[in-house]
Amino acid sequence: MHLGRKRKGLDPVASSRHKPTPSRVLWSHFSLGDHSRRTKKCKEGVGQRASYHNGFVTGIATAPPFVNVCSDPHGRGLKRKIGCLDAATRMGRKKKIEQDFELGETIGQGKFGSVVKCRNKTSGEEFACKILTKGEEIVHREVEIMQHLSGHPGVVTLKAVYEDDRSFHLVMELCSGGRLLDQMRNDGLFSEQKAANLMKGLMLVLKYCHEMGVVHRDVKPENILLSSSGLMKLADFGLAARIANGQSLYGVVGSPAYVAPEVLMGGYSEKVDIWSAGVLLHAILVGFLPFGGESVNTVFEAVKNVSLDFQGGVWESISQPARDLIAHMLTRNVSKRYTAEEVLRHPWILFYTNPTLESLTFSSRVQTRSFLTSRQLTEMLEVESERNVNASFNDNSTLTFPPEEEDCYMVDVLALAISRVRISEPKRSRICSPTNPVQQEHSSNIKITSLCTAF
Ligand SMILES: Nc1ncnc2c1ncn2[C@@H]1O[C@H](COP(=O)(O)OP(=O)(O)OP(=O)(O)O)[C@@H](O)[C@H]1O
Repeated sequence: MHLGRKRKGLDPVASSRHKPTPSRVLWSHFSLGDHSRRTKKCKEGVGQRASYHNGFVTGIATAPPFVNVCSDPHGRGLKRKIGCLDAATRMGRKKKIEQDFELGETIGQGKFGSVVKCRNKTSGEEFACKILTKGEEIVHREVEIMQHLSGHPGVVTLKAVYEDDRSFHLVMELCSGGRLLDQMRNDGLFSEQKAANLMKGLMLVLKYCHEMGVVHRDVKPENILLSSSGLMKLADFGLAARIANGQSLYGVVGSPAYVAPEVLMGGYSEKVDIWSAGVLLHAILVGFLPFGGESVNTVFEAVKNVSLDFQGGVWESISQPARDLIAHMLTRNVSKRYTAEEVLRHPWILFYTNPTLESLTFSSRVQTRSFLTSRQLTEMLEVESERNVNASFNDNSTLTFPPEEEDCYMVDVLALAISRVRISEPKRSRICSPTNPVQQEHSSNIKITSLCTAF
């Protein structure tokens, strides 16, 4: 077993094959993750800084050495077990995957290998199997981190790892609902209700990752998969890194359109995941990415400098609290940027994911984007203040409204409503170019303009 073995000869920084020719630069722009995965094997260490010149990434993806993090008993993630594959995973390693699983159709294509369906020969249960060809990828960190995070319903569970002469096989829970990106294409713009629910799921899993000392570093719709019942699962921990309290990561890692500005400028923390999630929230609500450009330079310049304007245009139909949340997720002031916990406590999230209020939004007659009418909100506020919504979120009773009230003051009224409905503490605590048979598209591969229409 050589999960920890580093592959040779694929360092784009060192290799002349990877000089920043224009096309390479553009490709790099859309595939930072690929670059990072290839380079992360080279040098690791908290103190190593990446450099970025003229749009070409010359950085090294770095992470704190495992031993440093583990030796801190007071650090986050006391139940760390990275490096300690569990019994189920170990068992598989000795055998060939074919002994236990029947490999089936290709269901996905990454840059380093394909993902196929597989079926357990004994139980008949279906899984996804990521096949990583040796010599093109290192898998030790991905396996360790998936193993470390295993058990959370929002993380794709790693079931077993096999190795043969040519490849690694990572057997994972099958997410048969596909990618969030595909859902975005099929369904178009998300209602605020749907976006808030997605964001809540994402924040719950990111909160868990961050508490476990893991930064995903590549949050984007391609890496959010859906279970057969529609539950979101965070996948692809190939770029994830470990971090301890107070430590910084260095290295230009991620996908350009989603990358946080501090990644491009120096040390960064788990807050980069919140930025990426903010980009995603922006995209699903208004249909385009906030930071775009025709080249790596322009995208990165936009990420670093463009001021977002949430007034007018497409934002007219988006509630003020939604805009407020996006602004707090996409602030370049990292200390002011919300944590996952703070996003979860944001009124917009609580409003739309509160079972009591949720029924209210869906009981309305024409609610294509789940807006509330002013009358509904007024009544809601009265009713809610009577029943003291803060005391309990277990009340599933519904409020219904006559169908004629469909006035259009919902944006401001929603803001007012949310500011008046106090958010409860109880709620809180309950809380490149693949040659593949499967057509895969990536959100950052799509021009911003076409992303608009694709939605
Ligand atoms: N557990 C799973 N269940 C179903 N489909 C999956 C699963 N894991 C991955 N896939 C599919 O395979 C694709 C590639 O997987 P993944 O992103 O893990 O590969 P990768 O090589 O790490 O990709 P990247 O190109 O982003 O680096 C996903 O976009 C998805 O369509």
